[in-house]
Amino acid sequence: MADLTSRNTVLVTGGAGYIGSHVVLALRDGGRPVVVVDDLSSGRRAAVPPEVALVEGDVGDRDLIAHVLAEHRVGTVMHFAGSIVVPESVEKPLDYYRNNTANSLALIEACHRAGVERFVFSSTAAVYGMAESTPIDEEAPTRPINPYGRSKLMTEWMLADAAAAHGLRAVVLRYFNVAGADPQGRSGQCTRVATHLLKIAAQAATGQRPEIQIYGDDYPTPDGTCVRDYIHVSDLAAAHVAALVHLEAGGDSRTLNCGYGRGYSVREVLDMVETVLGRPLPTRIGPRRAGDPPALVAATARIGRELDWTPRHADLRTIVETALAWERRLVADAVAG
Ligand SMILES: NC(=O)c1ccc[n+]([C@@H]2O[C@H](COP(=O)([O-])OP(=O)(O)OC[C@H]3O[C@@H](n4cnc5c(N)ncnc54)[C@H](O)[C@@H]3O)[C@@H](O)[C@H]2O)c1
Ligand SMILES: O=c1ccn([C@@H]2O[C@H](COP(=O)(O)OP(=O)(O)O[C@H]3O[C@H](CO)[C@@H](O)[C@H](O)[C@H]3O)[C@@H](O)[C@H]2O)c(=O)[nH]1
Repeated sequence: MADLTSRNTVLVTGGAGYIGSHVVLALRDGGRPVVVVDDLSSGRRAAVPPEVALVEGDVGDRDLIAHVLAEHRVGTVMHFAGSIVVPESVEKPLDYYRNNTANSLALIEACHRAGVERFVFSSTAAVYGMAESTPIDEEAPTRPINPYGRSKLMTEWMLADAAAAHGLRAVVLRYFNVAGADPQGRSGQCTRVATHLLKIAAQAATGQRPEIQIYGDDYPTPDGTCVRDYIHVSDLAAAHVAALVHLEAGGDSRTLNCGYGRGYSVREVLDMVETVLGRPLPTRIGPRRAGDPPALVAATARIGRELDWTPRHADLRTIVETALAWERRLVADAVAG
C-alpha cells in the first residue's frame, strides 16, 4: 500500500505556459516539489525553471500521466494545459472538446486510478457567457456562448461528479482577465498569436504593431468600451498556492472566482499604458468583436472567505508596468538572438 502522506509533489500540467509557469515559480518559491507535463504546443521550455522536471508530452496520454504520478509521488494535480483562443474554438470546436474536455477526462481518470485526490482546475469567466448583471458571483447561471467556455464547463462538471462519487476534491478557479508578468522578470506572456488586450498594447508599445484596434466604443458602459476585471498573474498564482493549502488541510471542493472585483474599460487600460509609457499610442476604433460581453467583473467575496489569499498587486499600474517590462525583455532577447 502506497504511503499517501509522502505524496507531496504537485503536477502542473501546462506549466510551460503563461499562467502555469507563474504558478510553478510560486510553488518553487514556497519550497514545493513540482513536476511539469507540457507538450510545448504553446508553452516554452525556457519558462520552466531548470531545477523543475519537465516531461514533454500530452496530458491526454494516460500511460504517461500514470507513470509521472507514480514516479514523482504526486499528491496534487494543477491542471492548466489546454487550448485558450476563443475565436479558434468557434472554428475548430472538436479540437477544443478533445484538448480541453477529453484530455481532462483522461487526466481525471488517471488521478482516480492512482489515488490522487487533490485537484486544482483552471476554469474561466467564459463559463458565465453573457452575464445578466455584474459583479458576477459563483451562483450566476453558467451559459457559455462559445465552444471554449463549454469545453471548460464540462470539465467542471466531470470534477463535481468525480468528487461526489470518488472522493476527489477539486478547487475550480474561474479566472477573469489575467494580465501582467512576474515582478522579478522571471516569466511573462509569450504567446505566438496575441489576442489579449494588454499583450497587444505591450506589442504596440514596443513597436511590434503599428496600432491597437478598440473593438467597439458603443457598449452600454461609462465610456462605451468593454469593462473587464484584470487580475495580476502573480496574485492568481498565489491563489493556486492557497487552494493547495486548503485541500491539504482537508478542505472540500470549491468553485471560486479569481478577480479583484474592480472593472476597467478598454480605454482606461490603454490610458494607463500611455501613462506608464509617457507617450500616446496609435489607436483606432473598430467594430465590435463577436461574443464580447459589455462588462465582466468578479464578485470576490467567496474566494476572500474560503482561501487564505490577499492580493498583492491589485492595481492597474503594476499590471501594466510588469507587462511592459516583460515585453521589452522579449524584444531585447530577440534582438540579441
Ligand atoms: N490567459 C487567460 O486570460 C485565461 C483566462 C481564463 C482561463 N485560462 C485558462 O488557464 C489555463 C492556462 O492558460 P494560459 O493563458 O497560461 O495559456 P498558455 O497557452 O500559455 O498555456 C497552456 C499550456 O498548456 C500546454 N498544452 C496545451 N495542450 C496540451 C496538452 N494536450 N498536453 C500538454 N500540454 C498542453 C501548452 O503548451 C501551454 O504551455 C488554460 O487552461 C486556460 O483555459 C486562461
Ligand atoms: O486588440 C484588442 C484586444 C481586445 N480588445 C478588447 O479588450 C477586452 C478584453 O479582451 P481580451 O484581452 O481578449 O480578453 P477577454 O476576451 O475578456 O477574455 C479573457 O478573459 C475572460 C474572462 O473575463 C476569459 O474567459 C478568457 O479566457 C480570456 O481570454 C475586450 O473587450 C476586447 O474586445 C480590444 O479592444 N482590442
